[in-house]
Amino acid sequence: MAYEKELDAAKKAASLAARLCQKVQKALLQSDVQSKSDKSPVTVADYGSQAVVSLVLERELTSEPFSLVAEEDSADLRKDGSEDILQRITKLVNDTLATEDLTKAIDSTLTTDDLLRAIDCGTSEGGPNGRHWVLDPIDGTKGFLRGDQYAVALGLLEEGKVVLGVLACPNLPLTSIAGNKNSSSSDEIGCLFFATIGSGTYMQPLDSKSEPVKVHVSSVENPEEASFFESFEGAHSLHDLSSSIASKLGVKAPPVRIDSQAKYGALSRGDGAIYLRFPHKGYREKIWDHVAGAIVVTEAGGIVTDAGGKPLDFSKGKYLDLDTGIIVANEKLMPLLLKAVRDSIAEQEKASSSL
Ligand SMILES: Nc1ncnc2c1ncn2[C@@H]1O[C@H](COP(=O)(O)O)[C@@H](OP(=O)(O)O)[C@H]1O
Ligand SMILES: [Mg+2]
Ligand SMILES: [Mg+2]
Ligand SMILES: [Mg+2]
Repeated sequence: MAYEKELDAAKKAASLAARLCQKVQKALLQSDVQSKSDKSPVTVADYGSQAVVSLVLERELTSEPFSLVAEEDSADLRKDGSEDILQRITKLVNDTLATEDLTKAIDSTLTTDDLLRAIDCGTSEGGPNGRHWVLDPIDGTKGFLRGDQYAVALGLLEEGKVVLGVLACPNLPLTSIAGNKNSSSSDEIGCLFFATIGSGTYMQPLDSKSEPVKVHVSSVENPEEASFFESFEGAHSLHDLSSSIASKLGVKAPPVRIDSQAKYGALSRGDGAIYLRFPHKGYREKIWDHVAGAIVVTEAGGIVTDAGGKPLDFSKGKYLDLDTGIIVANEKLMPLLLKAVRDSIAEQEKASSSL
């Protein structure tokens, strides 16, 4: 299979990083109210996750030059007064790597300097040439802090095209979340989605060696029976606009609002049929928020485009150059969805120009 070595490395990296995040989130949720308002847990987990992914990829793919486009960099950690947090992250990363016995291969225990170097492996700019790994060490930081959904999202670009994606979603139930947002606490959680180009999308439990199962997007053709996902955060996506699109389509179910690229994972196995994302004016989407999710959905049979129906172009560096928003659906629903999107945006523009 093409990309076998890269996929193994990416799955290992994302799973291990997710384990680090789970540990931090658990401690955060058990802590008192005062420390819950403190943003440092997410900072620690963000940097720690990025360092783990970078170190694992470097170790597993020694034969290749290594380029990583990632969300975080070490600038803040190098400032005076960051010594404590840097120590905390370094310990957390060492503890996480030790559980996999990777420390031996990564030259014994990491120092704080090693950690800073590992984080800064992720400062590549991407672009149309060569290979670039793309990482969001914690996607859905708001969800992470709330104790809700988040994902470790890792993808690989080759000549500007996504060829591989892995999504580790530690809090996503293994069974469908369709119409079941408040799944019971007995539900097993933790999903690992992965896809390589031309080979389909698979899901397996995050913390076990069970066989992966192939997943497919929803086959719903009638929009009245479709349900749709959107950001939990109204600041990340215009809920009014998606509600207008959904009502034009005749969608009956209320929106399913969850954080992070867990939405793409859930869509790839048919938990919902549509994803609508319309950032407020002026926001520029970053590639690490969509690379892994996009291939997970397309290899499962879905279509991911901008609001004008154009495929997402990941070859332009860190940012996506978009026509207003990102939409996802299966092949049958997409033409109807595109029309509803066009009509709703036109109505909205007309209404705002008449103000
Ligand atoms: N104003 C805004 N509009 C759209 N997206 C935003 C935004 N501010 C932040 N984001 C992005 O939305 C991502 C989360 O998406 P979602 O709403 O689907 O959970 C964030 O990822 P991080 O949490 O990795 O920073 C961030 O990159
Ligand atoms: Mg993100
Ligand atoms: Mg992030
Ligand atoms: Mg962020």
